[in-house]
Amino acid sequence: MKDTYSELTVRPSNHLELFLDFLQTLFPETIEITEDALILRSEEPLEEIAWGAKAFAEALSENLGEPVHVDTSIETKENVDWIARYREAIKPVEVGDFYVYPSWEAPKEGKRNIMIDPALAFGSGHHETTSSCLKAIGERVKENDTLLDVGCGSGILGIAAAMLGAKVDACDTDPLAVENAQKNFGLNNQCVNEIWEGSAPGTDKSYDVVVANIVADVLRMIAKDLKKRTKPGGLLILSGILDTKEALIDEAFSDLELQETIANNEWLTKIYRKEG
Ligand SMILES: C[S@@+](CC[C@H](N)C(=O)[O-])C[C@H]1O[C@@H](n2cnc3c(N)ncnc32)[C@H](O)[C@@H]1O
Repeated sequence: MKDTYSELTVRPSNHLELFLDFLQTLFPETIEITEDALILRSEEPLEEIAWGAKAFAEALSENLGEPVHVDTSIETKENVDWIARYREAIKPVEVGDFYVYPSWEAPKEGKRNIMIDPALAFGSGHHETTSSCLKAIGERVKENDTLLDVGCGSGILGIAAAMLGAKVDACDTDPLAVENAQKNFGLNNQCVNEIWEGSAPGTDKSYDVVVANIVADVLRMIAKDLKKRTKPGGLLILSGILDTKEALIDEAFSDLELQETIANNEWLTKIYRKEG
């Protein structure tokens, strides 16, 4: 990519569309059309095209027998590498032992490194709900635990649990998330035991830990399924709860023992234990 590019503005007095047709024969790239002008951008010189537009105005004027003028101007502008800017904006996230980083950054020594590139599936580690769940998983999940990640998104929470030695199942109602999570498990050299498109009723098993970072209204709707999938004595980690919706969750899960509430800005994560 060059440091600069040229921007040619062609402003005809009339017959804008005829100028557009003509310029499209000379310039294969996109031409921006405004109300009274055509704008061409290129890293190559545009002087010849400007000259062509002037010659075209003269020819048009002669053929139509009416005055046709054109103003042209060329400006040199600074090129911006948007991809580089975007990448600079995505910083790694550190939560306890976990270090979540995009593929263009380096992993961190001494950490449990989780490589996740931001994609359509939610879960890059930047959101308060994801980082609170990572904290809860880091503190609570033990080797050989079974864990179900409901609403796995990118798979980040399941991957973290698998790194701690848990046997992980995962599901998401969004097929793109399932695909992305499978890919991310592989990229992080972790195994997902079972993964399916759907929700908690997609299995008959019960787990030592169930984690669901969705939203309060959905958590309430699927409360029965989440409790059913949690083993007696097991943990249910719920997130995606705005503080204004706390009462709704307290009520829907009042039959479990609330062990901890993690507040991160306006987002709450609640850790429950099912009676054993
Ligand atoms: C906020 S994202 C969480 C992603 C990831 N687990 C994280 O913590 O960053 C919520 C995910 O839940 C999924 N989802 C929404 N409703 C669901 C449901 N009833 N059952 C399972 N997944 C659901 C969405 O498709 C989305 O991928």
